[in-house]
Formats: sequence, structure tokens, C-alpha cells
Amino acid sequence: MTECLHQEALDEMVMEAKKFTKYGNVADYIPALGDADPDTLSIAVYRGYEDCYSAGCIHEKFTLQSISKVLTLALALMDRGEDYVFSRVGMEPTGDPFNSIVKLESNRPSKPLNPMINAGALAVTDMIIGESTGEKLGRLLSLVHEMTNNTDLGYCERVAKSEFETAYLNRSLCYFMKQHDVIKSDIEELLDLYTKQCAIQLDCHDLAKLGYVIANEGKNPVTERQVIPLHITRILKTFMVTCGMYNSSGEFAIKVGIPAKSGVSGGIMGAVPHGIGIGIYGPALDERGNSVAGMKLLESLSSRWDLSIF
Ligand SMILES: NC(=O)CC[C@H](N)C(=O)O
Repeated sequence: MTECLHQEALDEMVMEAKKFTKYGNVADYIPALGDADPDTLSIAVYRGYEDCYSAGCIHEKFTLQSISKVLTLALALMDRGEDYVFSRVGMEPTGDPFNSIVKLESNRPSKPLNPMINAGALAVTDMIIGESTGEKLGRLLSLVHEMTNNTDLGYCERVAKSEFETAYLNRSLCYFMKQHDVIKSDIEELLDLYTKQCAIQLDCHDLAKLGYVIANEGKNPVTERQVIPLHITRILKTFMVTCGMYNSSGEFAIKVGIPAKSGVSGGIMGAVPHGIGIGIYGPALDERGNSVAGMKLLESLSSRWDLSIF
């Protein structure tokens, strides 16, 4: 880092980036997300044992949405190994919106292009081991608890239900993949699990801690436990760089250069290799589904503290 992290500097950057919230809109295709305050913006920056710096309304809670795709991928890779996982989901960026169905049909053999788009994430969730939805979700939550040291974290039933009741497009992705034998489980059960994983609720401090463990090669800095194997964190960070911001990933890599994953709740998790976890919440989204002010904030953070990995 070219400059030490200062609280005043972080406050200033949040104030500046907040001006951009007016250029975005909250996601309302999941009705419960439509209640979010579009003007809010918060950030936490975590560096292991050191203090967690934060700015904005940092106690506001939000749901992981697509950020959960990184965690389910970690779990599926730990459960099934790389060969199996990547026989059912690809490794290439799509350049299409996160919920697009088009390449499922045009790609041969028919498998989703990567685990960060909805089709790929649904296929990954289908690979998590467990006897029931409850057991699979419990295993995912245990991973979240082990990464954050916060055993209070759970999912928001209201958001999960709201998505489950309106997930027509995700249902159609699932039916298409079931036809092609990419998805094995019962579709309603899979969507029940997927919508609950997306509804895992936390604040930006906990999000920064999740990012930190990925940045720190899978090791929890407090318990010193290797929560995720090193080689899997490399895979996660690579997908975060190539596909983490949907079809804005290329521009984001140039302007920010930090492995990151966004979700339609307005969350962004950043993992700066070897040392920094970042959690951002700013629910006003651009047309591609990324937090407008959150991306601006990451851009200034990265340039000010020289965080680009490139
Ligand atoms: N981009 C996102 O955050 C999408 C997640 C959301 N739950 C969906 O499947 O539509």
C-alpha cells in the first residue's frame, strides 16, 4: 500500500462515492429487495488481527445474493473435487447478463459456462452434499460461521420466500439443465436451497471477513484454521476476477483490479490477495446489477492504496 489506511480518508471516499447512488436503482425483481434505501453506502475493510476500518451505515444488514456463489463453489469443490465440479460447470466468462439462458442452448455439450452466473451457480448448489436441504444449508452456514467467527449469521426468511415465489427465470434455467442432465435433484428443492443461500444475511463487517479468508489463502486469522484449502481459494479468486462482476468484469479488472464478487442486494465482497478483505453495501445498482456507488468506492480505494493485483 502506498499510503496507510486512515479513517478520515475512508469517510471522505464514502462521501464522494455516495453521490453516485442517484445513478442506480434497487433491484425489485425479487420483491423484498425493493424495500432497500437506494441512498445508503457503507464499507468495512478488514486486515486480520488489525482493527476493522469502516464507514457509512455499517450496521445495516443485507443479503448475500450472488456473493453466495463463491461460498457454494468452495463447498462443492471441497465436497466433490475439481474434476467432478468442472465436468458439470465450465470456467469461461460469458459476456452475458447473470441470468441469461442463451448460452445454455448454444453451447455444446450443454453445461453452464461458469459458476458465477445463475445457471452455473444452480448447478454448483446441486452438487453440495447432504441428505436434505436443511443439512446442505447447515453445512453452508457452518462454513460462513467458520470464516467470520460469527455463529449468529443465518438467512432472511422473508427475502428467501420472496425470491422462491418469483424465481420463474431461475426455474426455467433449472428445467433446461435437468433436461440435459446437468441438474440431478428435484428442482423445487434445489430452488429452496438456492434462494436460502442467496438470502444469507450479514453486515459489511462480516462480508469483509469472508473476503479476508479468501484473500488470506483460506486461513481464518483468529482461529488460524485452514477453513478452505489454498488451491480452492486460488480458483475462487480467479473466478472473482474473470466473472465476479458479471458482464462488467473486464472493465472492473482494468479500473479496480481487485478480485471481487457482487450481488443484486448491492453487496460487493473484495479479496485483495495476502491481506485485505472488503465488504461494501450500496443497493442502488447499475443496469448490469452491480452497486454503482460501491464500484466507484472500490475504484478510489484501489487507486489511493494501490491495490490492483495487475
Ligand atoms: N446477481 C445476483 O445477485 C442474482 C442472485 C439472485 N438471487 C438471482 O438468482 O437472481
